[in-house]
Amino acid sequence: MKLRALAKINLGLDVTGKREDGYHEVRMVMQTIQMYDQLEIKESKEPGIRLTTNLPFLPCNDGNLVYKAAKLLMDEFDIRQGVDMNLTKFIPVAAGMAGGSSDAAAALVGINRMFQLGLTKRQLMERGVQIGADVPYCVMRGTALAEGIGEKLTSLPGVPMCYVLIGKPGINVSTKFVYGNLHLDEVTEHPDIDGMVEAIRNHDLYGITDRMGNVLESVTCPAYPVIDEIKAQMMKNGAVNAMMSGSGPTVFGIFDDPDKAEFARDQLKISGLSKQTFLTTVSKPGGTKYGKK
Ligand SMILES: C[C@@](CO)(OP(=O)(O)O)[C@H](O)COP(=O)(O)OP(=O)(O)OC[C@H]1O[C@@H](n2ccc(N)nc2=O)[C@H](O)[C@@H]1O
Ligand SMILES: Nc1ncnc2c1ncn2[C@@H]1O[C@H](COP(=O)(O)OP(=O)(O)O)[C@@H](O)[C@H]1O
Repeated sequence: MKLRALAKINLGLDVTGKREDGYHEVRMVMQTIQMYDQLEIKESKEPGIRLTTNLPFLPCNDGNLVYKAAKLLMDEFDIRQGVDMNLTKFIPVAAGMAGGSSDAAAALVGINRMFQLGLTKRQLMERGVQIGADVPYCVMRGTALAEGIGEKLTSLPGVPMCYVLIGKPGINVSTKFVYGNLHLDEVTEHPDIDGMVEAIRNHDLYGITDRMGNVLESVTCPAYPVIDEIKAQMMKNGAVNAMMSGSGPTVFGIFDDPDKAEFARDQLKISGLSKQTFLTTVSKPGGTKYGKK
């Protein structure tokens, strides 16, 4: 069984409070893009979970979110057979694109299908939050408003077709570090998430891009000036708007014109500001399937 684990960007990210357990209350507009990791799962008579990946620095034990997700379901349903899993990563790691969370979501979906556990999407999402705050969204996919710690989800209509330029500088940023260094009392500007949701419902691309904002930039951007440099370059080269995704450091630019997007991609590559550069699109509604068995 082969599954596609799609990456996300946050079109809007607001933090509204901090909970007693240290997690933050958020209001985010999530969007899947056509960039994905591939997870292959094979049933085996030999009990246990065996995981291989194309990135030697990633753990292949329960430090990997794929392993954790598979184990969670296999323990709960007392599955005696084993699985051999191979993960091919294309989504940049520790980038603010939910690569690990999406891989975990694909593992939940895959194990549920392979062993015919009969769990609904909602039941998989409930289990996903035990692995990470973004995992329920990665099970749901598409365009969504995420509240709570990210697990309270409202599905939204797909955003109008547009081109997404991704620039990941050669630094890794830990989500825990970014939330840990957020001083909410010092955040003066909060993005208009309700206005963005309204613009999405009205299929108004510029109404969406006008409202892009991410309060986590207040932590990551001062620490890594390259983020603002990539944003500025994308804007100079014709992006409708550009912003950091999630906790960063990846920057995405939204383009309404494919020629401008290609030019901006080439310029970004030449500049050396980003280490990984991709041009992609938002997922089309209905284009977020996990793939065939
Ligand atoms: C910032 C966002 C935006 O979509 O994504 P990324 O940048 O990681 O992709 C998410 O809120 C990240 O979600 P996720 O990466 O699943 O978080 P988790 O693994 O559950 O938590 C990692 C750490 O981030 C902090 N955390 C996470 C979510 C949240 N709502 N409040 C938090 O304070 C906690 O300190 C936690 O220890
Ligand atoms: N399948 C996985 N893919 C990527 N990272 C993983 C995975 N499993 C565990 N990790 C760990 O989780 C950390 C953050 O992963 P990732 O999901 O790529 O970050 P982000 O949510 O910021 O995009 C990495 O530093 C890595 O060590």
